[in-house]
Amino acid sequence: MNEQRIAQAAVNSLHAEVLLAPKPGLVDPESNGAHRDMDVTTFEASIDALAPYFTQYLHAGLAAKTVPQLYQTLRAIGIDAENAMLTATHGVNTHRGANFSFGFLLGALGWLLQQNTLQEVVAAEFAPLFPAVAQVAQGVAGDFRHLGDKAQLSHGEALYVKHGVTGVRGEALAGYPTIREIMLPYLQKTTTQGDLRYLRLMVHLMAQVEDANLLHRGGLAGLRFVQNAAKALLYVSDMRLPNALCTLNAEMITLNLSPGGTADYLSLAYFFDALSLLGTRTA
Ligand SMILES: CC(C)(COP(=O)(O)OP(=O)(O)OC[C@H]1O[C@@H](n2cnc3c(N)ncnc32)[C@H](O[C@H]2O[C@H](COP(=O)(O)OP(=O)(O)OP(=O)(O)O)[C@@H](O)[C@H]2O)[C@@H]1O)[C@@H](O)C(=O)NCCC(=O)NCCS
Ligand SMILES: Nc1ncnc2[nH]cnc12
Repeated sequence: MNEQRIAQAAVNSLHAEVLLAPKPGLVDPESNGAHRDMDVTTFEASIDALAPYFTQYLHAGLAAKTVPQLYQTLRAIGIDAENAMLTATHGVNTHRGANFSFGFLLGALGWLLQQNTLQEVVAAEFAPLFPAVAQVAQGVAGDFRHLGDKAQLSHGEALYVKHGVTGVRGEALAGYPTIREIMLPYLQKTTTQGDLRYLRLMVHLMAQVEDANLLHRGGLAGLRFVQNAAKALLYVSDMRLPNALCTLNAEMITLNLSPGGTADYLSLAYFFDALSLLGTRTA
């Protein structure tokens, strides 16, 4: 059944992301990047904990009667999933953002699949998925209100107060423009396959994404350093790219910079590629 294959594709995409190397500042089998509290095994434990919730997100979309009700269901699943993740990682934040994004994307995809086949969604290059996500995610629009009353702000809330950036919530509320305008055009245009397909995408994303993790860890200077370093890598040959990425990894470790948001987009890229394959194979 497509549903199980879709949920499994989402889980597989998290595995593929953490195993991709070399990823500057991020965890992979060759380096823990700018992280002293996690390695590949931490991510594998996190993925095992999240897997059952990914199926629940999709089923919630397939069963939903209204958008507001779908948001409430996804939020409840999302909080349980995040708690299960933190239990499995002994409190380390491996996939908080990925859980948030996969929750909304799987829920919205399930909602669409009530009226469409996966083939139709893929044939439309996922165009109907993003307004559906934006509609369901309206529930988080209130997250940025009354922050002055809160004793403890999350990283994202603190960044909103300090810089006015809206991070992953802003992406969901806008229907993931980074996926629509950067990721999918790249995946549809490039003929490169294998690790290089995703390493090249990572460089494009690092050059453009307003990554809340970089802002939180290094401020605007840290974000701009990574964006400029990635822009320079756009012109490096395939043969020289791995070494250049290892050199940037060493620099980002020294600066304690880790583009966690970009890592989540890499997972999503593996997922969209898998959906495209599923959507054509079962045509
Ligand atoms: C809604 C929440 C998920 C928001 O949490 P928060 O207020 O912290 O929001 P943000 O900081 O804005 O972002 C959260 C994570 O999203 C990823 N991210 C960052 N920038 C972007 C972007 N531009 N686009 C998309 N996604 C982005 C990123 O997640 C990844 O990085 C984390 C690991 O890196 P690390 O540096 O270790 O992160 P920290 O541990 O936080 O820093 P250190 O202390 O180590 O320095 C990891 O999460 C990756 O996934 C951002 O971190 C949350 O509040 C929430 O509501 N959760 C409940 C679940 C839910 O509601 N689900 C919705 C229904 S489906
Ligand atoms: N491989 C990775 N390294 C660091 N943070 C991440 N968040 C998601 N994937 C990650």
